[in-house]
Amino acid sequence: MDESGNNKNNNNTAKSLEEAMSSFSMTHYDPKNPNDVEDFTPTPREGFHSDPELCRWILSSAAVAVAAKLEIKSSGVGSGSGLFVAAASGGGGGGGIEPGGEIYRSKPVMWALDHHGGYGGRGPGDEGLCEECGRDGDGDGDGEQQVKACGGCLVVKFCGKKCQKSAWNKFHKDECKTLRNVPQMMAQHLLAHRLMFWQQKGYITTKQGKAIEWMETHFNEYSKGEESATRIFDVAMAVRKETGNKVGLGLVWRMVPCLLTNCVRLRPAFTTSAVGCALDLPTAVINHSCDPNAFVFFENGELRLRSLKKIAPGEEITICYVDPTMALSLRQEALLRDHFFECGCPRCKSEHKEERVCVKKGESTFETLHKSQREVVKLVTNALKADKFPGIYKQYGDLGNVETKLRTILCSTFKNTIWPDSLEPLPSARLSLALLYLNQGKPDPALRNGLKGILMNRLRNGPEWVNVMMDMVKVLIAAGSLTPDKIEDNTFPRPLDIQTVAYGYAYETCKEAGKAYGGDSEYTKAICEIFAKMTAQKVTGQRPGTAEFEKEFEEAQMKLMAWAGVAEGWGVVLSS
Ligand SMILES: C[S@@+](CC[C@H](N)C(=O)[O-])C[C@H]1O[C@@H](n2cnc3c(N)ncnc32)[C@H](O)[C@@H]1O
Repeated sequence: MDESGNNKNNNNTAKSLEEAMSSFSMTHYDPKNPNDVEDFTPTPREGFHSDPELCRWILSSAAVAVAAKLEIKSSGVGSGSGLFVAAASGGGGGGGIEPGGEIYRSKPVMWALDHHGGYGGRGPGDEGLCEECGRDGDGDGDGEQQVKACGGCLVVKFCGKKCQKSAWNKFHKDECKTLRNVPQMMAQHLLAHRLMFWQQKGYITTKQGKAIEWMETHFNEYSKGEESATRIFDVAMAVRKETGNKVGLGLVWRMVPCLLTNCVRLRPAFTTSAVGCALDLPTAVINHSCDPNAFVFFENGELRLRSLKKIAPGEEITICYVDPTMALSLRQEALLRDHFFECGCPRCKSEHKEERVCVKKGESTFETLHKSQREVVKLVTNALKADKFPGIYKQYGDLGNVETKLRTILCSTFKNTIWPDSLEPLPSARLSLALLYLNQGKPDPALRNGLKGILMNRLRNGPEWVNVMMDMVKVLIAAGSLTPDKIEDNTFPRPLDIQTVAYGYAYETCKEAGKAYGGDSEYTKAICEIFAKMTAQKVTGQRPGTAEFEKEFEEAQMKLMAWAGVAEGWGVVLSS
């Protein structure tokens, strides 16, 4: 800020805007002449689909397109283009893609992990993935093996010398010093550096450059907001400086929002949080829905797009850009902030209706409800941070206290009615509390919170469901191993019933993991191995997978639900 309170950066931003607008081109740009910006005026953006040849090339860059042929066409849900299952996609059963089918695997143009510490718990970048091959050290896909940090930046990690050398030659040589100076750099910003270096070195092919040039950037929207304009301008200036001032300001300035808009979250199977981001051409064409028909996950350096439901021939493929377990208002806030649109998908509409009923019945307002939702998320985030950094967030380390605060927020939101158990972020908050209680060696409140959290959760398939089921199995195993002298509550369920539910949930997790990630995914294999070891130790009762076990499971689950205060009808139904 200058003395008159004006933001100097912003003045710079405004002055340079015109220059930037006229200098963006990945294909026409001459890196040796960064000031030569006069003769290129960007064409108004129509979307990829106006260039069929480019679309065909983008789709052929996805390594495998298994279930059906794909097409890029004018989007029916978003602006510009979208990815579709081809109208004449062939295949059996009327064509299209079946639930749990692989749509493609793709090697991204570039990807990087985040190193900013992330959302509570184990933050992104702590996951122990090799920055070159994307594997954890032992290759079982659980992200828990030691990878060693680069001795130069002490930030990025590698699984061995071979990967370190390969990454050094490809990108890390250019980025090591930058990361040492800014170790918490966002992955998209790091990729902006890499893109500029690669552009100068000629690593970006003409076709890749053209595809990137066609991408939505939201440059105008970013430039309109004072804060966002300053932010992208500052990042662009920093990237330009770090890459040797050899690239034109216009190019780098547009690349920053382009990466923010088009990079897909890197989400490995073992966690619900994104651990970084990737620039991948076919995935950058896919539009958003909060009730998507597909999802992308990251394993061994590859992106895999898989279906969550049946996708009919001619239907548009959608993924969820944000964490789908978030409450409606928080999803909307994130989409508006990062993508400048209001989602109008059927899930958003039905959840809006549900919120309206709650607000009316509870004589509250949407503002109060949304404020409470933000407060709940903040409370849980702080409790997760307290678990990770006990010295710093001391007051959130006492989970009894956190539960009291949670109740206060919930009770102050509605009059004459209580917060519905299924209204987010309550189910997610309860699940986080369960895991925190488990870490503190208190399986009793962990079980109560976990059962309410998982069973009142409406997402009953896909990657998030697999993750919460897996977490719940851990809680059940701990609670089922409690000896009577450790249990104060005399209504606590019998260990045998808890163990039966643990077997049932573990069985279901295997089935769901196979469907969500595919049987050949390392994560599915790891989960099924755990389940096989568990059942090998089962000495009493029926074998999971049999009709007799299903009956035993249903009865045990009913008892646990009654104890935790979960209404009938919300239990897990085992797949046959
Ligand atoms: C990764 S791009 C997706 C492809 C994009 N439609 C295109 O033509 O390049 C992300 C952008 O698409 C648009 N978009 C995606 N989903 C949308 C939706 N459900 N409603 C409105 N716009 C959407 C937004 O502008 C968003 O920032």
